[in-house]
Amino acid sequence: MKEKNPWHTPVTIIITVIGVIAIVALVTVAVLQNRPVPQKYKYGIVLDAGSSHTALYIYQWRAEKDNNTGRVEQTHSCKVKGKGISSYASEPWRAGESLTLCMQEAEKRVPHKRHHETPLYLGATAGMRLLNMENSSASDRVFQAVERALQKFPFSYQGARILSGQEEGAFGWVTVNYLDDRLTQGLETTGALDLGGASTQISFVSDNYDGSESPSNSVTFRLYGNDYNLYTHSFLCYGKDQVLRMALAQQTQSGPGAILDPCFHPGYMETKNYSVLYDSPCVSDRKPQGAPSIFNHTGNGNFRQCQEVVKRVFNFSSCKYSRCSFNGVFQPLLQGPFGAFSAYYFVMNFLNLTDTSIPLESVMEKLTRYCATPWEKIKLQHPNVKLNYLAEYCFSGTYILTLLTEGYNFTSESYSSIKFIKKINGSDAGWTLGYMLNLTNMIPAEAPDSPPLPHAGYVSIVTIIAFLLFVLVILSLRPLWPRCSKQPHII
Ligand SMILES: Nc1ncnc2c1ncn2[C@@H]1O[C@H](COP(=O)(O)OP(=O)(O)O)[C@@H](O)[C@H]1O
Ligand SMILES: [Ca+2]
Repeated sequence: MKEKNPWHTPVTIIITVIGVIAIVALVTVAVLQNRPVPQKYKYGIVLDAGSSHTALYIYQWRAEKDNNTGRVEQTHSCKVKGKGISSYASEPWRAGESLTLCMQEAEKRVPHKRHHETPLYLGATAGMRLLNMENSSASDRVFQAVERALQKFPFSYQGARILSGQEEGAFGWVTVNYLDDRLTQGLETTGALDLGGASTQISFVSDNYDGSESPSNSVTFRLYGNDYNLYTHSFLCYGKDQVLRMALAQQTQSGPGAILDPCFHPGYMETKNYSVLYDSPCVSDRKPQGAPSIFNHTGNGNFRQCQEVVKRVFNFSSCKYSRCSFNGVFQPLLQGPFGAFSAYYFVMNFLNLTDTSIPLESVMEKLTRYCATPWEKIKLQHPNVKLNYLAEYCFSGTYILTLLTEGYNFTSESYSSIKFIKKINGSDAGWTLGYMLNLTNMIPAEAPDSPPLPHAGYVSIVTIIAFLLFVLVILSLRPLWPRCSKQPHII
């Protein structure tokens, strides 16, 4: 007679139920206890007080990752109305006042409870460098006014200062390579070309440059466990607004009263003021004695002649190093890809010339045609572009090509390794992000420890272990299983 094993049904059922409860409990605990903290962001604000205008940038990053792998990204930017802070030298309070609207916008954009811990920096570049050279007490007064205005806001104000040319170049390079994720991965880096209104920077890593030939052009970094020996140079007065002044100043010397300028379109004619033109340390020593107070600025739109005018602002006569760019400044062999931003981008984008796969010769032909186009036609073609920008694109385009090829020695071949960029992965290219990353110690010198197991991975592993444990328990109870089908129990 077959008899039922007393263990059979109840024991297996109990074990099964306990096993299932154990798995559910384990997985629940894993999911709940190891759940990532709800995303909390931290913020940082940087004001870029450039020579032509000021812009405010807000950056954010995940609070729990700020020391190593967290990505910092730009969430907002605000363009301050009016000119750069250096233009308020004679009425400094207005420099402070000009920042109010953008600062109020920042107050709204950064969550209220983060305000007091959000660092706020202001960095000034070549406009303030020039003002400081010309009249240091006026530049101090501008900073005082700016400081007073910024301290009224609830952020953690960290100071306003003039960046050195090396800092401006190096932080631009850090930004570009950080946003491209080239630093954590130890990839070949991208050089940085920044064109402003009053200065221009070039920064790149060159294998045959160890910093010894011209130490003032060398910046070393240790980032994520890699050493970088960066070449960087900032040319004061070689931003496009100051170069335009130098080019005009040079042309007025051939005879006061009128300038026939190949860098401006045929039909362009404006009456300009000498004292405004010469109101800058970049040209003040060239002011002609006893010149009339105004001059007629007329265009004749000729790219080749414009290039000759622009070439004359560079000095190629002496170089005490193994190689130089211009004005006797050392520059090692160009190396790697380059990102060109700020005014490089604005100008080349306007001219539809950001595509560097177009051969340099064709780029020059296009610019030749553009410069020769009558001013009236240009105005009709671009009714929405500000006239002062519009009038200068022929000059600026010519300056950019001349600076790159004659100044920095880019060839037809290496020109194609330049990318004209505005943003990388949503953040503007420029020195501000690199500046903030540096001041908040957000880029570690050493590579971070290997990242902990991600949440999903942790949950999966616990589930698998629980399941295996369950199978093991079931198997260990196997001797108690009924063998009813094969060997009937006989008592
Ligand atoms: N849309 C635009 N078209 C042409 N040029 C522009 C445009 N927007 C800004 N710029 C120019 O970009 C340059 C920005 O320089 P800026 O950062 O103010 O000076 P710096 O870096 O020398 O202190 C200025 O020459 C300004 O005129
Ligand atoms: Ca700038």
